[in-house]
Amino acid sequence: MSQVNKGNDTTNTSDVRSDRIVTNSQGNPINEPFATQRVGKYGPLLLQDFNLIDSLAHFNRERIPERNPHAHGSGAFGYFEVTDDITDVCGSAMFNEIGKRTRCMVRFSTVGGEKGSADTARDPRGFATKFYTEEGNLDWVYNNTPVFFIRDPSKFPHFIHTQKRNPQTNLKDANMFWDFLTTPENQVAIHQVMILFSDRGTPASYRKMNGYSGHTYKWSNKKGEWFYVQVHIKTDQGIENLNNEQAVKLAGENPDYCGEELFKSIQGGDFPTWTVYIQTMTEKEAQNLPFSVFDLTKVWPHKQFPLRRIGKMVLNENPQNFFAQVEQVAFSPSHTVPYQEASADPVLQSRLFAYPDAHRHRLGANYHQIPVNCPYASKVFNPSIRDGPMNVNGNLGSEPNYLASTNSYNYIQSQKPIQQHQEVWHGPAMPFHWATSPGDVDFVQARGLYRVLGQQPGQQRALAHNVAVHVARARPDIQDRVFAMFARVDKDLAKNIKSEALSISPRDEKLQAKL
Ligand code: HEM
Repeated sequence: MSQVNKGNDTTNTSDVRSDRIVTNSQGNPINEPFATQRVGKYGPLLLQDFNLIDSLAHFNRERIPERNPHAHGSGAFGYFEVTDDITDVCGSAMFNEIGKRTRCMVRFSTVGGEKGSADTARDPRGFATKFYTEEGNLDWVYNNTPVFFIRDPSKFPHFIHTQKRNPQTNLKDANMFWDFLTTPENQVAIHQVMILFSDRGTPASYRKMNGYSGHTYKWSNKKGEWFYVQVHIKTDQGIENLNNEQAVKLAGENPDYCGEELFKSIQGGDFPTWTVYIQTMTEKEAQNLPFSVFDLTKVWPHKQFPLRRIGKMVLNENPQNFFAQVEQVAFSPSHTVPYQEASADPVLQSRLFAYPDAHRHRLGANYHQIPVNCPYASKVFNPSIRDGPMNVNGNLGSEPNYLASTNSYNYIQSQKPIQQHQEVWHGPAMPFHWATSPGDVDFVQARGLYRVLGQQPGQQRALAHNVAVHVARARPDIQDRVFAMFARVDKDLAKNIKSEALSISPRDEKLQAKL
């Protein structure tokens, strides 16, 4: 196909009529769109009425599966600009020159709710960015929290199910929610749960929140040295959160509050920006940490691993069409570029598989041909990735569909330095279930966060209140587990949660004994 895809081009413009004469899907003009072919004026319809069937049948196929999870979200386009030289850490082309800009697309989302759910729900926010680099597309599929609920990927479907609906009642279910999180081995989630139930769990705006890699990644320089890296994308608008009551009210009054605010601010020329930082760690430093560098439930102490500025991100362009550019955008941590790779974090490793698999289900095997997903700045040449449903890019014409010696191909691998030193893994292939019971080390950072909240007036109290109003809807035995779990963070916190939860939902001990 000769047409150059510009990444944000939502339409194959050669297919769209400029004279605005309305046609059916085959380009045949329709003179009267609301006339149907029937027997006589009032008789039954005729199967030969292609225009009617064209319209009704396409309508039935308008929806594609929503994302599971992160179904609800908003997006915008912009650019990343290098502000500081980090070529000593990363050799990726997008970082090779100060001032260099790379076009990007960001999708913000909530996690547990359906596509039509409220923007202000208590939930982590997704912060996913696609960079259209000259070395191919790079996706940073991050959240607005620096840690996550699990460190064992087999838990993910179980955990997400508890954030969704009860299989029988089809209701959101506080019992499922807290039953999972208070199960002893799942209490590794405590740090993330504390963030979620502080007012940070309800950001006031997508523009006023940070993004974090959460995971440890591995970046390398052109000398072949590599580093563990965490990325922080910090809002320049200042953090702003909602309290529980504001969030609940907005969920009723304007469920699309954050999406509207993002769209209107960009439309009005008020472009949100973020400053991007990295933390780096050597393999040796990682060996001396009190926790595993691959443990996604932990943050790296900033004193020991200070933030280093690398660039800024600006969102200055709204999508022209939501479905084409936001609903169909497909991010994956495995969409990466030279010098940026995944670490051995098992959750990250699972994600490398999970996202493209989701895209093939949600969008089809040729999801990379959808304009918003095309690596337009690098372009694709892979003779053996051919055919498949909805192949629309010319399918490489007469190019042989295999790689062999008759034709010549170019490979750049040999030009890249090979990392001489690597992590070395050995051991038998065996099932391993990470730390079934969280130790005290899993509560240390949660306690630290509680102290930080203590420096912000009213925030410790807000945390207790936000948990209490939620847990008040759970069964008493599960409530007791919640109080006990928070007591491991702070006794007063647990006491405050308990007294408020029980005042919202008093226990009738006699009645309970009969049940
Ligand atoms: C084993 C762990 C995980 C699995 C299996 C998993 C799986 C998924 C799946 C299947 C989707 C929907 C993809 C789609 O249909 O396009 C998704 C979306 C998403 N996930 Fe995860 N996820 C995991 C953990 C995480 C973590 C730790 C983060 C953040 C650090 C994260 C951030 C996101 C974001 C931001 C999206 C939305 C992307 C978009 O806007 O399209 N996920 N995840």
